[in-house]
Amino acid sequence: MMRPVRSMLPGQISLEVAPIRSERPANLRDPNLKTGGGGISNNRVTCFVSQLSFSRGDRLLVHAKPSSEWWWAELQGVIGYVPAGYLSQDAAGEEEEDPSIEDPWQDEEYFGNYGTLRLHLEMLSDKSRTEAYRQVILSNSASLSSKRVMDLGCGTGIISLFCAQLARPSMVYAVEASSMAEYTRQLVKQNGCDEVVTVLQGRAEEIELPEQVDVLVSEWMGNCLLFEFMVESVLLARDRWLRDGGTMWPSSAALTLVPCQADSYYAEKMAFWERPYGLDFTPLQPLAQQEFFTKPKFSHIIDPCDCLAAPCDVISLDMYTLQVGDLEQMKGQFHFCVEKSAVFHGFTAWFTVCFKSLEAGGATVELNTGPNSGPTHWKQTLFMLDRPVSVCAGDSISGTIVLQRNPVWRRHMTVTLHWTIKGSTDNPDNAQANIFIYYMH
Ligand SMILES: N=C(N)NC/C=C/[C@H]1O[C@@H](n2cnc3c(N)ncnc32)[C@H](O)[C@@H]1O
Repeated sequence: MMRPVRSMLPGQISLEVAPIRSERPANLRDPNLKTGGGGISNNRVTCFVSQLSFSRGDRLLVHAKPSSEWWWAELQGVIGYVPAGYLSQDAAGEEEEDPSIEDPWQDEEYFGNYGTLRLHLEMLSDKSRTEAYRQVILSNSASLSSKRVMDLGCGTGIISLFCAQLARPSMVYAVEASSMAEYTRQLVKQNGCDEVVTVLQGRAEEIELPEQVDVLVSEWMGNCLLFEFMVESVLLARDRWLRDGGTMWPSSAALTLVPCQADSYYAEKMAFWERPYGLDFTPLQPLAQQEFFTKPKFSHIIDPCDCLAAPCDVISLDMYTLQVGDLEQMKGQFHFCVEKSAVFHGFTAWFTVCFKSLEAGGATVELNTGPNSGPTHWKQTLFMLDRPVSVCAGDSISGTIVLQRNPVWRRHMTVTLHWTIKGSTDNPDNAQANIFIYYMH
């Protein structure tokens, strides 16, 4: 259901293109709906959403209003952004906006999921993750005395309980938006921590604390570090509730990338179609490439020997200076020197977060989700090329990665990888610059 609006724009406008696609809204799955430009060429999906061109008097259908300045609208089957200031409400046919698009954070679904035990069991069962936070509290227990702590997105309250059990903070505000908060209160009481830990149910951006805090601790990291964009809530809470000179845990974060081979995944999703049951199903391979290799593979476990070069940190976040606006688009560069001749199937990504000590010179605790550290529930994320390339020791793979936050679906992002291979051999792909856009939804 969409609301028609009329454009008051003087004449035609043509606005620049932004390489973003939102594919979440069910009613926008209509295959006849075109975005502002793009298409599928040589198995690469390039799909742009431009700002919409329209003329005075056009009737636009508004799908979403992610901000007061820019609305997400449709004109004759093409969707894109429109400057809200140029539009006026069309008196005829007042219709309700599509409710599924009114919640660009998808909070009902998001917090609904965290209201059940499944995800909390997964996170609590992740020993590397949970022990890392326990180690942070333990190694800072003396300095935590009399400190005020905010545990943002406390879930079952495990970090808050560690604080109360292993240190003597003056107060821990355990903030949890989902219905799990009711049980968290019971767990706090059950473990005799209700003198120290106060559970507040609500979104961290909306709740009121009685005071500022000395330490803001949160386990906010999603797939590829940023997916879910819970980090935005952490930054807003930092700016509102962390006292000057207060401590952020994690203090910093880094996204790491490595070129890799992925024989078994390639065999499972692509080679499979060569001779299933003695038949030739290769005409399905372009479909397989489109279906399986244009989205990242979460929970991939990369074997260290599948890394073709030394991993490289491509994006680094300082949690004291990072701004919400920085999250819209983050760019990184990479330059890999291929260490062994192999088949280059794709890139694998993971993240590391660091927790600086409260004491000057104290040990920093690190949680590394990479292949050379203890396994975590995040595992790693695999970005497959649309077709593998053979590379030789001495080749170099250089390029850029862009994490582009989805302007409509605020917990989602697009990852664009652009790279070239400069070979020690005359590899036919050497000259080819490649660009891949992956949709994380
Ligand atoms: N590490 C990942 N990916 N998620 C683990 C953390 C997710 C937990 O944090 C809560 N949470 C997320 N955002 C907020 C917010 N803005 N205010 C209050 N609680 C929140 C969720 O309901 C989960 O219980």
